[in-house]
Amino acid sequence: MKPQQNIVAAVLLSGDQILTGQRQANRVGGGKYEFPGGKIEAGESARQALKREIYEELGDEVVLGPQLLVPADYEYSYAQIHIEFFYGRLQSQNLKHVAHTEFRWGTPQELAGLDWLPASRPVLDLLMQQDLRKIEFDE
Ligand SMILES: Nc1nc2c([nH]c(=O)n2[C@H]2C[C@H](O)[C@@H](COP(=O)(O)OP(=O)(O)OP(=O)(O)O)O2)c(=O)[nH]1
Repeated sequence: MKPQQNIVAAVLLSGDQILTGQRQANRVGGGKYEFPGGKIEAGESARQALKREIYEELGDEVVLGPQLLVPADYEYSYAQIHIEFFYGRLQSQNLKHVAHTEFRWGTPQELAGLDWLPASRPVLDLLMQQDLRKIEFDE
């Protein structure tokens, strides 16, 4: 049986733009574009894990908003993943290159042509139909 991995990732907003990172070549899915995030560790909630991952990988604090309603299960050759996505806003812009070769800001339409990890593709389809300036944050 393939390992089951629980993943969480952030759609980071700035106006009508979102942030994507290109995965470093030595990681699974190297070279593909993704939303910053990673594996949920034992004892963590999805939101706790996401804040930790963003801090570890980008060096930035994040405020999280609502969860996106998109399909959560995807099977790769190496693992079965369950992935949850949350909107977020960065509190700073360090954007360290710990896990990514580059970052790009753009509208979903501008970024849709990149080579995305397949489990993240439905997120772009959803984002292209949203008015991103109207996403509300409670925190
Ligand atoms: N972060 C992130 N991972 C994604 C996205 N889409 C997608 O299919 N994935 C997959 C790729 C990987 O199989 C998995 C994330 O695992 P990972 O290895 O990057 O997690 P991690 O940051 O905790 O890495 P590590 O320390 O264990 O190396 O989820 C996405 O948009 N963002």
